[in-house]
Amino acid sequence: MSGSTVIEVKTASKTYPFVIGPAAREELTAFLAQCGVTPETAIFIITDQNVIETDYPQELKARLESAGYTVYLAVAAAGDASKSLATAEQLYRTMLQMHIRRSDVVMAVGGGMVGDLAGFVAATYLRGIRFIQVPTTLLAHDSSIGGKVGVNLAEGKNLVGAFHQPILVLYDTSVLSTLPSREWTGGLSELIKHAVIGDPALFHDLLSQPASDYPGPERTAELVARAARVKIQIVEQDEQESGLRMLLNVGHTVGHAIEQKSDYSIHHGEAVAMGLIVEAELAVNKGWLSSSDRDLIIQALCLHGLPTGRPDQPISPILEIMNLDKKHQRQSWTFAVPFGIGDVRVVRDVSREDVIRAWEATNIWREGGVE
Ligand SMILES: NC(=O)c1ccc[n+]([C@@H]2O[C@H](COP(=O)([O-])OP(=O)(O)OC[C@H]3O[C@@H](n4cnc5c(N)ncnc54)[C@H](O)[C@@H]3O)[C@@H](O)[C@H]2O)c1
Ligand SMILES: O=C(O)C(=O)C[C@@H](O)[C@H](O)[C@H](O)COP(=O)(O)O
Ligand SMILES: [Zn+2]
Repeated sequence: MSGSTVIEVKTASKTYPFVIGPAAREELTAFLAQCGVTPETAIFIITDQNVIETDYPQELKARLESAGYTVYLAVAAAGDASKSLATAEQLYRTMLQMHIRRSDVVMAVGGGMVGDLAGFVAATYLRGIRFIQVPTTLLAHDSSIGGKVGVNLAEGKNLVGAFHQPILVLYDTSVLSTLPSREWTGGLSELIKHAVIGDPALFHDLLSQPASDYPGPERTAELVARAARVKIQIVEQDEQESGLRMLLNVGHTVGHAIEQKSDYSIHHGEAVAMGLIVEAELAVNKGWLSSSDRDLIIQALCLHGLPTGRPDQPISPILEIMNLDKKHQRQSWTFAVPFGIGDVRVVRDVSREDVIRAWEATNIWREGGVE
C-alpha cells in the first residue's frame, strides 16, 4: 500500500495504524483487510448532518458495498449537543434493529463530536465492539487517536466515557476542502497545542509559514502527521492518563469550562486557545514560563485567526465548572502548563487564587480582537 503515511500506534491495549494522506480513502478496503475486517462483517457508519452533505459517507458506503460489506448509515444532528447519552441510546436501538453483532464494526465518519460519540457507542454496545475512526475535521487528528471516547452531561464535558482504542484511523485530508473556515481555524488550536507540547520545530514552522487557511491536502497531511506523532508518543506511554497523558490536556482545564459556559457557542478549539492563554498567564505568574514564550504562544494563535484572550465574564461560574474537571482534587487542581515551547509539564496544587489571578491578568477577547 502506498500514497499515505502510516504511523503505528502501539498502546498497552491495542496496536493500530494511523493512515494519513490526500487520497487515503482509496486504501480503505485494503486497510480493513489488514485489520482483519472481512466482508462478512457489517459496518455501522455514524456521521452527522453536515458531513452527510459532503457525500463522503455515501462514497465510503459505496466503496465498502462494492467490496462486499454490508453497510448501514446513521446520521446524528451536528453539534456537541449530540454527544449525549440520549443520542447514544437512539444509536444502540438502531443497531439492535439492524442486528449489529459483537463481531461487527462501528465506523465514525466525522469530526471529534462524531468520533467521541461513535467510539462511546462502540465501547458500550454489547459490552464493546470494534470501531474505526475516519476523521473529517482538522481537529479530529487529535480526537481520532488515543481512544478517549465519551459523551457530555449537562454538568460538564466528557464526564461519561471510556478508553476504547480504534482498530484503524484512516484520514483522507482531501475531505477537509469542504470544512468551514471557522472549523479549520478551531482545529489549528489543537495542532498548535501539540507543537507546544512536543514539537518546537513545528511551532516555529507555523510562525514563519502560517497555515491560517486550508493549504491543500498534501501540506495538511504533513502538518497533521507531525502533530499526530506528538500525541501518539504520549498515548503509547500512558494510555489511561495516569500521569504523562495529562500533558495533552494543556489549555483544557480552563478551556472546557469556557466551552461549556458558552453553551458550546464557543467551539472546542476556540475554547482551548482561550484556555491555553489563561494557563500560560498562570505559568508566567508562577515564574514557570517566560513572558516572551507566552507572547510567542499568543502570536501563533493570533497568526492563525484564533482567540488571543478570554471571554468577558466573571470567573466564579468558570471555577465551579472547573471543580468537575477530572484533574481536580479536593482543594486544588493538577494542571498541565507550558514551561516553554516544546516543554509542557504537569504541576500539582494549583490554587483557586492562582487561577483567579491568571484570569484577571488575561486580555478580554471579543469578536475581532482583544481589548
Ligand atoms: N477524544 C479526544 O481525544 C478528543 C480530542 C479533541 C477534541 N475532542 C472532542 O471533539 C469535539 C470537537 O471536534 P470538532 O471540532 O471536529 O467538532 P465537530 O465534530 O462538531 O465538527 C465541527 C463542525 O464541522 C462539521 N464538519 C465536519 N467535517 C466536515 C467536513 N469535512 N465538511 C464540512 N463540514 C464538516 C460538523 O458537522 C460540525 O458542524 C468536541 O466534542 C471535543 O470535546 C475529543
Ligand atoms: O487525548 C487526550 O488525552 C486529550 O486530553 C485530548 C484533548 O484534546 C481532548 O479534548 C480530550 O477529549 C479531553 O479529555 P478530558 O478527559 O479532559 O475530558
Ligand atoms: Zn481537546
